[in-house]
This record gives sequence, structure tokens and C-alpha cells, in this order.
Amino acid sequence: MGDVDESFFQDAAHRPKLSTTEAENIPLIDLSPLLTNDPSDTSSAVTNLVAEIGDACKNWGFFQVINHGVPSACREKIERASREFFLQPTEEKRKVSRDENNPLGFYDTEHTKNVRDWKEVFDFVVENPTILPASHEPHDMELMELTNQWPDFPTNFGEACEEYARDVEKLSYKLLELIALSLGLSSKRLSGYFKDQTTFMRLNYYPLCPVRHLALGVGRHKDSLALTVLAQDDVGGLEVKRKTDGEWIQVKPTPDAYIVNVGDIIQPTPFSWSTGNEKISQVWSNDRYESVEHRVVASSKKERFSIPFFFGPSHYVMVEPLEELISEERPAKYKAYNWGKFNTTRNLSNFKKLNVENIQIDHFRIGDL
Ligand SMILES: O=C(O)CCC(=O)C(=O)O
Ligand SMILES: [Fe+2]
Repeated sequence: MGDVDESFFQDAAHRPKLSTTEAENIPLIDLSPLLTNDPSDTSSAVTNLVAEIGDACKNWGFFQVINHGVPSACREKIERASREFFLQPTEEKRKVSRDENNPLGFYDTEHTKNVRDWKEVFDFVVENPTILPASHEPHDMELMELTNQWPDFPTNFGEACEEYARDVEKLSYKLLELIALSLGLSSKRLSGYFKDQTTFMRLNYYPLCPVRHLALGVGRHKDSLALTVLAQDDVGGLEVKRKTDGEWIQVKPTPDAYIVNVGDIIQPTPFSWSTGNEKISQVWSNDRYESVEHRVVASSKKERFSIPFFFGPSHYVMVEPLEELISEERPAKYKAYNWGKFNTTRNLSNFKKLNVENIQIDHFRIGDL
């Protein structure tokens, strides 16, 4: 084990299995009907697509999409920039480290559920600046701005990130429309919540790991924003907890595909320093779509890169079960909460390291209060 820090070691119950069973993959959905139609079109190709998305959200919480409309040149450009950035010496990367005042930038000591991840990250926001509440106090209306910091090298880093973000944002809005339709809502029902979005993006770098039987690239978690759209390279390592039996299933890389996961925003956000468990889509859908745990197994043979886009609503949005999805048979399962304040409260408690699981959406579950 040499001198590997024990803070990386998972409890025995959460260590990766070294021989993963070849199992079915998560659903693969072809979005080509959207290249010529609007999500709201009633053609049978789009209607079938909506049904496929609904099934995937209900049964897996995860799916992959192909023919998604994001140009591959744009993805290759950010992938190259990410590789060039992370393969520099650490002292170069630390020039754009995040700190107490700016949670955006480079970070290499992230913990998920109190265990250190075998990874390095670079975070940036899609709206630059992004507006958030300055404090968690419910009556304090003061706001603050989060602003991106870009490294000098590679020289096109910021440009590659911004261009890619705009293309994946377009895809995310389309996915949001399909998800709304799959819940029986009008196609644009959720889109307005993202007008002043708090979306952030992360470049993940998983270096070679000499203790892959003990550590994880990212520990098990659920993503806490509304929707995640992830690009992974061809190395593999992402695993999803299958709903039916709790088995960890590998998400095998599909060239040029995106992995989409609905539900909660789970993973530490740049606005937080530990894992939360907010489940926006789960709350909106009144528990019809549940967010799903996932993790990343490290590799001793090949470095891995991935790029998640965490689609987050405006800070002032009140997240609550949508009224169309509440009925006598299915009463509201959550109380409303303000997304920005919720986020800031969680960040504060995370930053003070009060407790790992600190504030979660489940605290807003009706009946549990
Ligand atoms: O690297 C991956 O495949 C997934 C990363 C992840 O789950 C996250 O950053 O929240
Ligand atoms: Fe995640």
C-alpha cells in the first residue's frame, strides 16, 4: 500500500468488486427524431421517444443518448483542454484552486461521505456570473455572484469550456422537455425554472490508482441538481446501483454518447464541500422519478476523464411537487423549499463539517417533519 493516505479507504461494505459481472447496460436511447422534430411534436417517432424516456427514468433513473446533436468537434476540444490541464504539475493547477471565497476552479481533496475520492476536479458555472443567496438566513435577501476563474494554460481552456457548455445546455433543455412530456406535463413546464440557472460543470480527472481495491474514484452518491448530462471517455468505471436488486452495474462506454441521470443533485457541488442529497426531479415528480446512486471505480491501468453538466434551476425557484402531479390518491410528499437557500444552508453546514449527511431533501418530506 506504500504511503497512500488512509483517508482514501472505503469501509469494507463499500469497496469496489474487482470482478464486475457483465450485466445488461442502462437503456440506450436514440434522439435522432429530435434532429428534425420538436419535442412537443405529436409524430409517432417523438411519442415513442417520450415513452422510452419515461420508462428509463422510472426503471433505471439513468440512460444514455446518441444522435443528441452536440457536435463531436466541440466535445473533442474540451476533452483535449481537460487532458492538457490535468496532466500539468500540481503546482500549476493550484494556481486556480478553489478557496473559501471562490468555490470554483481546481480541487483535489474532495470527500464523498467523508471518504476522499481518487480524483481531481475543475469546476465552472454556465452562467458567468451565477447568482446565489449570500447567506442561508431565510430573511436575508442579499445575493452574491460566483465568477469563473480560468487557467492560463491551455490557452483555449475557457473558450472550450464555454462553447461546450452552450451545446450541452441545448441538449439539456430538450431532455427536460422530453421528461416533462413523459410525466404528462406540457413540454415547457419545467424550462422556465432554469431562466437564471445555477448549472455548473465539472471536469473530472481520475489518475492511476495503486489501491483500487480500497479506494473509489467517486464514492457512492446521488447527484443533487435536476438533471446530469455526462460525457465519459472510453476507459469505463462508472457504476449505477440497479433499482431492482441493488447490484452495481457498469455503464459501459458508448462512443459519443451522453449519460443522463434524473432526480437529485447529489454530488458535492462547487457551492458545497461535502455530499448533499437534494432531489429536485424527485420532488417535482412527487416521487415518480427517483434519483439513483452511482459511483466511479478507479483504474490502475488507465487514467480516466469525464465531464458532467449539472443542470440547476434559478436560486429563487421554490422546489415542490408540481400541482399536476398531486392528487387525492397521490398527495404531495414534500414541502416547498427555496432552492438557493437550501443550497446555501447545506454548503454552510458542509463547510463547517457539522455532519456529512447534514441537510437533505428527505428533511422536507411531509410526515417526517
Ligand atoms: O465520472 C463519472 O463517470 C461520474 C462522475 C460523477 O458521478 C459526478 O461527478 O457526480
Ligand atoms: Fe454523480
